[in-house]
Amino acid sequence: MDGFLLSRADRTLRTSGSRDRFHEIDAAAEALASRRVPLVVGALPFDPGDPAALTAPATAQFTDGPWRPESLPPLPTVRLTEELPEPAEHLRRVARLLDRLRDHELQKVVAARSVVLSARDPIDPWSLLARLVSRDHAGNGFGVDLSPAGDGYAGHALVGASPELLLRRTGRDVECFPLAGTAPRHADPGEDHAEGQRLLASAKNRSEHAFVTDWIRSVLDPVCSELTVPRSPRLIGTPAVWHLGTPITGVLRDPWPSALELARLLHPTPAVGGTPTDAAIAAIREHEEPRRFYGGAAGWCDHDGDGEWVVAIRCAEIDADGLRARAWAGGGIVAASDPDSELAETSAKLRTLLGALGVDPEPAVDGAQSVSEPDRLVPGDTLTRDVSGQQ
Ligand SMILES: C=C(O[C@H]1C=CC=C(C(=O)O)[C@@H]1O)C(=O)O
Repeated sequence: MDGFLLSRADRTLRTSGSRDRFHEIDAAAEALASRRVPLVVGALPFDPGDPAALTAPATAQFTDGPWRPESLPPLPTVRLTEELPEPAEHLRRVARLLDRLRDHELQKVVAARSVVLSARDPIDPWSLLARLVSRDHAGNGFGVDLSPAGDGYAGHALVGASPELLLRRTGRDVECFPLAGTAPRHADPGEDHAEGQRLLASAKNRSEHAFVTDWIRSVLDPVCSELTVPRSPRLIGTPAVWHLGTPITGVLRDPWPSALELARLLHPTPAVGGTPTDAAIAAIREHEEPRRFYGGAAGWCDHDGDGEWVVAIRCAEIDADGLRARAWAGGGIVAASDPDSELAETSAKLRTLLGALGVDPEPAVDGAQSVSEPDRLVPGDTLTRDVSGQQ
C-alpha cells in the first residue's frame, strides 16, 4: 500500500511515498525531535517488544472531515478459510483465563481470535479502506504500509475502521476516547435501544470499562496539569456494536511528551491488553497466536509533537499479493464473563471487516445502523452517537 491514511469524523491525513522508515519508536521520536523529518505516520505493534512500522512520508495532506473516496472499486469474492483459533479453542482459552482471573493473578484480560480470508483476485487495500470508511457512520478508517516493520511484513497492509481514539495531542491539549464494554446492535430499533440501555446499566461492563479509564488516568496524571475523567461512561454506537466510551481531556504540564511518546506510554491500554498490564501481556503471549499489529495503534506525529493515534481494532492485515487477509477481534474478560457471550462478541466485532468484504453472513446487522447505508459513498459527519447524554 503506497501511503497512509487516517480518516476521522473531523479530519483526514493522507500521505504518500517515503523519505525514511523506522522499526524503532525511539529512532522515529529522535528524527522528529531533531526536526530531521516533519512527520511520522504508521503503526505500533500490539506487543511492545515487536517492531513498529513507521514512515516519514514524502508528501502529506490534511483535509477537513472524513475521507471521501472518489469511487468504491469492487472487491474480489472473498471466502473465510480458517479460524485462528477454532471457536471451540477460543472458548477453552477464555475458560482458562477465567481461572486466572478467579485466582486474582489478573483482574482483566482481553482474549482475541482471528479469521483468515482468501481471495482469487487481489484485495486492494485502498478499495477495502474506501468501503470501510463509507460504511462507518463516523467515517473512521486507517490504512498503513507495514513494510518498515521488516521481515514478514514486506508489502503487507493494515486496514481498519477503529472507533477508538487512543489519543489526540494538539499543543498541550490531550484527548482520549477509550471504549470497553460491548453489546450487539439489533435491526429492530426498540430492541436496539433496550440493548444499549442494558449495556449502560451493566455492572460487569462498567467494571471492564473502568480498568481502561483508571489506566489512562494513571498514565496521564503525572504528565498533565489538568485532567478530566468523567465518572460514568457514555453509550457509543458503531454500525456493528454498542460500546461504553469515556471522553478524557487533559492539559500537558510541558510541551512533551509528543503524541508518539504518549501513544507508547498509553499502549496497550486494558481495552486491548488487561490489568495488571504486564501480567495481561504475558498471558496473551502464552494463550494466543501473535497479534502482530492488531491491538496496536495507527496514527501520526509531527515535529511539534502534535498527532493522533487510534487503537488498531476492527482491522485486517492484507498479505503482499492481496490474496490473503487476516482479521482479528477480541473482548475484555473479567471474572463475571461468560465464554459463550465472549465468543459471540468477537463475532459481532468481526462483522465490521467481514461485512465490508462481503463475507458477512448476517447482513441484518448493517440494517441496525440508522445513519449509514452499507455502500454509501460519502460518509455522514455524525461523530459516534452519544445517546445517553450522560457524563
Ligand atoms: C479489543 C477490541 O475491542 C475493544 C474496544 C471496545 C470494546 C471492547 C470490549 O468490550 O471488550 C474492547 O476493549 C476489538 O474490537 O478487537
